Amino acid sequence: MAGASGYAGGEILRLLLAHPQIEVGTVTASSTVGERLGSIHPHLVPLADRVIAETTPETLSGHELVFLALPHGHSAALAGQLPESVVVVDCGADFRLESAQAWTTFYDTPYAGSWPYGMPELPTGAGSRQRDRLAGATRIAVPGCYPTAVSLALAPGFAAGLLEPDDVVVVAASGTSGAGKSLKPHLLGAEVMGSMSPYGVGGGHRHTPEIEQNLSRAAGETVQVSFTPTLAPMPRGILATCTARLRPGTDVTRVRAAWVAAYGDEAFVHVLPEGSWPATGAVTGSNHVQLQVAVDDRLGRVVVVAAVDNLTKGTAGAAVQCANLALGLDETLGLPVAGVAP
Ligand SMILES: NC(=O)C1=CN([C@@H]2O[C@H](COP(=O)(O)OP(=O)(O)OC[C@H]3O[C@@H](n4cnc5c(N)ncnc54)[C@H](OP(=O)(O)O)[C@@H]3O)[C@@H](O)[C@H]2O)C=CC1
Ligand SMILES: CC(=O)N[C@@H](CCC(=O)OP(=O)(O)O)C(=O)O
Repeated sequence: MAGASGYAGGEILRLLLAHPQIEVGTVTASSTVGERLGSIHPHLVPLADRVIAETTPETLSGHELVFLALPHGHSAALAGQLPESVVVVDCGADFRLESAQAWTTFYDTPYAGSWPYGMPELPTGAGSRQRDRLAGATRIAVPGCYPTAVSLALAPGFAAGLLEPDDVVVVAASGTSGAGKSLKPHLLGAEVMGSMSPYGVGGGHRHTPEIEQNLSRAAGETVQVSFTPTLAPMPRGILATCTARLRPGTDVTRVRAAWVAAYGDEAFVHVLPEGSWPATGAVTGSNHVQLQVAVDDRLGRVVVVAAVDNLTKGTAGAAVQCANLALGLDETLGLPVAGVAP
C-alpha cells in the first residue's frame, strides 16, 4: 500500500482489515517514513505497530497487488517499474483520461496514458458495463470522487437515450477529506467550519473531463457538462445535484424506470424509493451510492441527486472493488454495505 499515511490510503487499509482474501503487506509513504502507522491512523488498531517504509519499486515489489494512493503525477514512474503481472490499482488521476488533450488542459504533469477505468457499474453501451474491462486487468485507474457520484447519477439517462447531451448542469458538495491531508490554508478549521464555498467555478475543475468521458461513453455521443464543486463543513461525503434536459417527447414514466432498471442488479448503487432522498450521512463509511431521480415537468428536466462517501465508494471502496474484479474474487468481498450513523 503506497500512500498509507494519507486519507485514501488509510481508508483502503481500514477496508482491507475486513477483507477475507487480501492481507496487508508493506505500507509506504513519504514524509512519514519511519513512523508507526498507529501514530497517523489511530483508528487502524490492528496495524498500529506497522512502520511506514519508503515508496520505491523495491519496497512494493513482491506483492501480488499494489494500491497507489499518491499525489497526482507520481504513479506512472512507480508503476512502470513494477512487473506487469502485479495488479496495480491507482487512486490518483494519472491514468483516468483517454484524451491527451483533455489531460493537458486540466493537469500540469505530462500525459501518462490511460488504464481501464475502475467504475464497474458504468453502462458503456449496448448493454455492457465497465466491469467487463476490469476482470483480470493488471492496471486499473480508480475514478475521482465527484466523477463517481455524478457519472453514476446521470449515466442511466444517457444510456437509455433520454437526455440531451449539451445541457447538463451539476453542483456538488464535498467534505474536506476530499482535498487530502496536506496542509491547505483555505481548509483550516476556521475557514471551513460553519461555511460552504464554491471552487473551480467556470468549468475549471479537473473532474469535468472525467465526467464528460464517462457520460459520453454511456451516451455513445459527446456529452458536455457544467460542473461546480463546493466545499462543505463535514469530514466525508459528496452530495451531487445533477440536472439535464430531457429529449423532446420523453415519456416521464420511462425516466424512473430507466434508473431503476440500470441499477436493479447492482450491489452498491441504489435508487431509493420514491419520496426518499439521498443524504451523505446515510452512506458514511459504506461502499454505497444512493440515488433519487425526479422530473421537473415544467422545464422538461431530470433532476438526479447522488450521495457517496468520497473516501469509500469515492476512492478506497472502488479500489478494493476493482482489485476483487482484477483478482477474480467476488466483487463485493470485504466491502461495507452499511453506513455509520448518526
Ligand atoms: N481524498 C479523497 O477523497 C480522494 C483522493 N483520491 C486520490 O487519492 C490519492 C491520495 O489522496 P489522499 O489520500 O486524499 O491524499 P493525502 O494528501 O491525504 O495523502 C497523500 C499520500 O501520498 C504520500 N506522498 C506524498 N508525496 C509523495 C511522494 N513524493 N512519494 C511517495 N508518497 C508520497 C503521502 O505520504 P506522507 O504523508 O508520508 O508525506 C500520503 O501517504 C490522490 O491522487 C487523490 O487525488 C481520489 C479520490 C478521492
Ligand atoms: C474537496 C476537494 O478538494 N476534493 C478534491 C477532489 C478529490 C478527488 O476525487 O480527487 P482526485 O481526482 O484528486 O483523485 C478536489 O476538488 O480537488
